[in-house]
Amino acid sequence: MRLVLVGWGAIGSEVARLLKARAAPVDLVGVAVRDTARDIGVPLIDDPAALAALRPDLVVEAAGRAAVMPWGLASLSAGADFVAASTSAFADEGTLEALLDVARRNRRQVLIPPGALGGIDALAAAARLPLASVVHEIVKPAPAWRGTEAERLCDLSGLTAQHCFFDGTAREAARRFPQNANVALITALAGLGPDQTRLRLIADPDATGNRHRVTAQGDFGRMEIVLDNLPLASNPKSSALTALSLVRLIENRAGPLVI
Ligand SMILES: NC(=O)C1=CN([C@@H]2O[C@H](COP(=O)(O)OP(=O)(O)OC[C@H]3O[C@@H](n4cnc5c(N)ncnc54)[C@H](O)[C@@H]3O)[C@@H](O)[C@H]2O)C=CC1
Ligand SMILES: O=C([O-])CC(=O)C(=O)O
Repeated sequence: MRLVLVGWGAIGSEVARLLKARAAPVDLVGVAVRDTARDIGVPLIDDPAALAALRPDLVVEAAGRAAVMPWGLASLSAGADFVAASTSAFADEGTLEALLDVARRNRRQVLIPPGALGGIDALAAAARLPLASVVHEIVKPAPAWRGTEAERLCDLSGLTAQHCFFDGTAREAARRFPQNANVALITALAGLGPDQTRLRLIADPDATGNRHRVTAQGDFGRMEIVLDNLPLASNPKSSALTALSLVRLIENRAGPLVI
């Protein structure tokens, strides 16, 4: 399987490292970066128009929400399936639908990995019957919220206890906190949609990892999933599980067993 990664940051480089360490049956044929003037041992591109020449089967984005549309359109048009990690891009009305239009025309797929989450299979299955409510709480250490609007909403360095600085819809959470709340759109797309899914964003001065608690109720029953994710050393905003989840998805596409 010919793989192209979009983004060579904390997640992208970790995905490549893990695939290599696990001898996954995958050829990394290119990486899309913003600055091609370096050597990582793989062909680098910075223009979506250059993607088709790499003949990818699968393109995996882990760059940022602005990368989703241009690289998604180029991937699907080039005959590759497209995986988006920066799912906050889908908080913008029409973005996902535009990608799905191109996917349909090219008989390709847009894949949304569970990323830092788990239990998305159960939530998406449960949503085949009516759901009454879905609530997703994200608790991260105070420093993980630095450089975001949370700095204006609370005194991150002066916190002595957990503080919820945002309580609203998944759409608004993903729009306002694109580096920390991509998962809001994953929960939303699996369940009740971006305007009916409730997000609570919490800074915790004592937390050492990123906690996700998803609670859902509906005709299927009730579910509650809690994950305590360790952050990636190279980016405390991102959970290590996100890279592992992408590796799982890639290996599932390349090997004979899907699990
Ligand atoms: N779906 C999920 O569960 C999660 C998603 N994420 C998202 O995944 C993405 C990657 O996260 P990290 O690797 O931790 O971030 P990072 O900041 O370490 O790396 C992102 C890299 O992408 C590059 N980049 C940005 N725009 C680009 C473009 N247009 N073309 C090529 N390269 C570009 C940056 O220069 C940087 O090297 C972010 O959008 C992050 O918010 C993060 C955690 C969980
Ligand atoms: O990695 C996480 O725990 C969640 C995250 O940053 C995101 O959804 O953007």
